[in-house]
Amino acid sequence: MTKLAIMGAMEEEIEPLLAHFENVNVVEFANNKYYEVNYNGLEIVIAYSKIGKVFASLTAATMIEKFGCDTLLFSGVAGGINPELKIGDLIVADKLCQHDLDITAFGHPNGYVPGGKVFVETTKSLREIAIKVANENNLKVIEGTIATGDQFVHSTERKDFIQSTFNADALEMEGASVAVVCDALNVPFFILRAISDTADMDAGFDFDEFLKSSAKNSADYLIKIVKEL
Ligand SMILES: Nc1ncnc2c(CN3C[C@H](CSc4cnccn4)[C@@H](O)C3)c[nH]c12
Repeated sequence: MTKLAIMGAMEEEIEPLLAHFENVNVVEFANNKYYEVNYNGLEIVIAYSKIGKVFASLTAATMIEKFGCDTLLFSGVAGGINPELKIGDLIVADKLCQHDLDITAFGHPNGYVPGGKVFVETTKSLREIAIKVANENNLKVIEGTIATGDQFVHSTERKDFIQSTFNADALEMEGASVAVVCDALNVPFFILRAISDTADMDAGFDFDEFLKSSAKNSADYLIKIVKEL
């Protein structure tokens, strides 16, 4: 029986998800809150990690190891790199990397450490369900590479480095760490983001303006996917 983890990083990213559920049980653990719901016979645990790769790793590992989730879906917002991605648009990650992981001084490529890999691929079967749902609902969705790092990117210089180094389509601060955790624990996972800004000098203003609406875009699409699981 599937037990589903649904994760975001910010409260604003899971608020539109929690709105779909009733009879929520709250479990406090490791300085965080985990919301347990039952949905169409599916056990679901929902949480936001707080911002950044470390908090996201802790929450993903907790949802799997402590709550026994066997599938993990992430919903949230991202900065757009690919010019095809407009604010509000949806991107499904096919692979993720860490743009700020750097031991190039020792001859290694950006995003690589010994024992790791630059790109972690998401679970194909979950992506296929997502694309089917997008087609059935006439939703425009791009599949692409998402780069993760512990910084809010708001400069074309940093955005251009990430694009040229990893050929990334979008960027954020949690996805790749969730990917490393799920890949290591052999748990199918899916990372979905809606664009809130374009990671350039206007990113801070756009983010504030579009966080709520873009988080809802992602959440509404994710709920449609959950109904197909
Ligand atoms: N340009 C960008 N660069 C890096 N990440 C992003 C994201 C995705 N999320 C949003 C949030 C920004 S930091 C934060 C801190 N305080 C308040 C709000 N957000 C963090 O969880 C990563 C959207 N646009 C991004």
